Amino acid sequence: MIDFIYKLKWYFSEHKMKYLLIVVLAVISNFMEVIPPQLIGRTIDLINTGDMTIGTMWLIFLLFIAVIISTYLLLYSWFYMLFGSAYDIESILRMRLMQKFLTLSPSFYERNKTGDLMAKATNDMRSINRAMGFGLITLLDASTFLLTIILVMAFTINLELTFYALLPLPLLIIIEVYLGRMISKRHTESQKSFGVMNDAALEVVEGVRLTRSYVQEEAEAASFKGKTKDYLDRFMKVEKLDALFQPLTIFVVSLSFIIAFGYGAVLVNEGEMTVGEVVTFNIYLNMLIWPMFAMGMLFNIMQRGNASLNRVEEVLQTEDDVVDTGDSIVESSEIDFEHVSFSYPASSRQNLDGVTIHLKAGDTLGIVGKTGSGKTTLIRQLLKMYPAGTGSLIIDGINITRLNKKELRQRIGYVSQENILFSRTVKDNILFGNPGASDDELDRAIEVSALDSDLALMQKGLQTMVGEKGVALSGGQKQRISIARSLIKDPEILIFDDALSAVDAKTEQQIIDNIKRERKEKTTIIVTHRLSAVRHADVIVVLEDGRIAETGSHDELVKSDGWYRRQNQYYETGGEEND
Ligand SMILES: Nc1ncnc2c1ncn2[C@@H]1O[C@H](COP(=O)(O)OP(=O)(O)OP(=O)(O)O)[C@@H](O)[C@H]1O
Repeated sequence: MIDFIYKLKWYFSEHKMKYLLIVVLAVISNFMEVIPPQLIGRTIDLINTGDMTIGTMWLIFLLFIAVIISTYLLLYSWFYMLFGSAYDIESILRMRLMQKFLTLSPSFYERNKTGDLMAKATNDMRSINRAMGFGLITLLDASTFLLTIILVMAFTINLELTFYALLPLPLLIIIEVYLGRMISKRHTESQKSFGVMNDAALEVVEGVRLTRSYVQEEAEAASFKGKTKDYLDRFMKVEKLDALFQPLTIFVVSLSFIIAFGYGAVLVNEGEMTVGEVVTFNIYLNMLIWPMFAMGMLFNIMQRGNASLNRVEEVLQTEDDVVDTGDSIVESSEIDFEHVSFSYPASSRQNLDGVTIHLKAGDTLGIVGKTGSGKTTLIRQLLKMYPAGTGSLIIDGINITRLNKKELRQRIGYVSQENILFSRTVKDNILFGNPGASDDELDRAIEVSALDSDLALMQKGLQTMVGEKGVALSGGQKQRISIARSLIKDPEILIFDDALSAVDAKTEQQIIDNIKRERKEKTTIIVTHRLSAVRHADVIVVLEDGRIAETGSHDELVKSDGWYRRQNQYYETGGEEND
């Protein structure tokens, strides 16, 4: 519990005046709450002794009403402030988490499952909210209320009776602390399992077409059922302990009642207490049930909140493995790969091995090779997606390790193999590459990417809504929207990573001719499986197991005896190229 509060001390210190006011209001409201039982006891004693007058009765009645109304207003004010802060911190943490998600490199997403990350942004945030809202209310209310009642019982009624009646309470505290710890452990496990189930739910929805086409619905449902069952089992383990809290509290407080009634009756007999005092005492005991139960809940809620906060902090404290040291700007687009070697953090072998390529501004580089030969890996080094390997990658004379990755990426237009589109209009998806682009720039990007004929067929043209991840569009259309999105940036360096695979040969040629015309001064890199897409390139490299196996222009490569020539022959004789 202290851990949880300590970790969020930055928030409390930012809002210290507010929390001070909350504490003051909580203490006052708790004092107000112990007044009515005193009034009841006094009334009983006044009636017993025959001293009750109409005037006193009215006075007690009005006092009662005044106390109830002011307690209500006080409770309302500080509850409102505390719950408001809980939502405030939930949204601050969620925003920080989202900002972190946006900065972390691909290796972070390889280590963490999407479902679990979503669980952190949703379920864990709810647990933190509960600890900050309900948890803190309970902490303040229950602790001050408990203390006030015990003090009032001891010093305004009978110290000895209070001592005996409260004897069973330490037992409850020990059990509650123990249960709280067990719950926290089980809660972390159930949250993990929730993450796994979340991930499975995502895959089921994303892969629904594939599942249907392979008639795997039953197998998928069975596998999902397994994950749901696992979550249910772990959740039930938490609930099993959770459900123990209230009965335990009632049981222990009932022991106190028995003591209070028994020993209270003896004290009344001995003339040390009045009947009114015993009644007041028992009302106070009854009022102890809530704070005692709440204290138990408090441990539980705070432990859960703390476990969730740990999970969120784990992401917030993740350091990006791609270090940003420099702030230099790429002005033109000369690129030199000098003996670049690289191995993925999760890989046991070299994924790039001594790659050397020199590109002048305005050059077009074609990268070809078997699948898995390292083409995308080379591009990822250029985009600073992974930590730099050995050798040097120099852009305009500056080593990439000294370049600021945000500025570097601003100068690169990248069309990846996956064409991810947002659930927005076609126009918004294109403008994502350059939100401030003019209508002329938009038209040019559409023309160069050969998207105009498709737009003419769409009922709402540029205003057509793209379904979730662009499901309403064909693969080729999605690719061309992605190409238009990169072209509208008019980047110094344009990279196509197998970005022409879903367009027909005629459209491919049209796009390549357009790009050649429009980007004479700028560098273009085309990764492809189709040799036709790089035939025009100034330099073509053939990769094999991360190494450059061949390099040259198309004319040079078809003359040498290698993979490129064999692929080209295969292609020209009408066979399937590749591998
Ligand atoms: N994130 C990763 N972690 C570990 N190994 C990886 C990772 N990504 C790719 N690899 C491995 O690196 C090698 C090169 O992969 P890369 O994606 O660069 O190949 P590619 O030539 O682009 O293939 P394709 O033509 O199929 O797209 C492969 O052996 C692949 O298994």
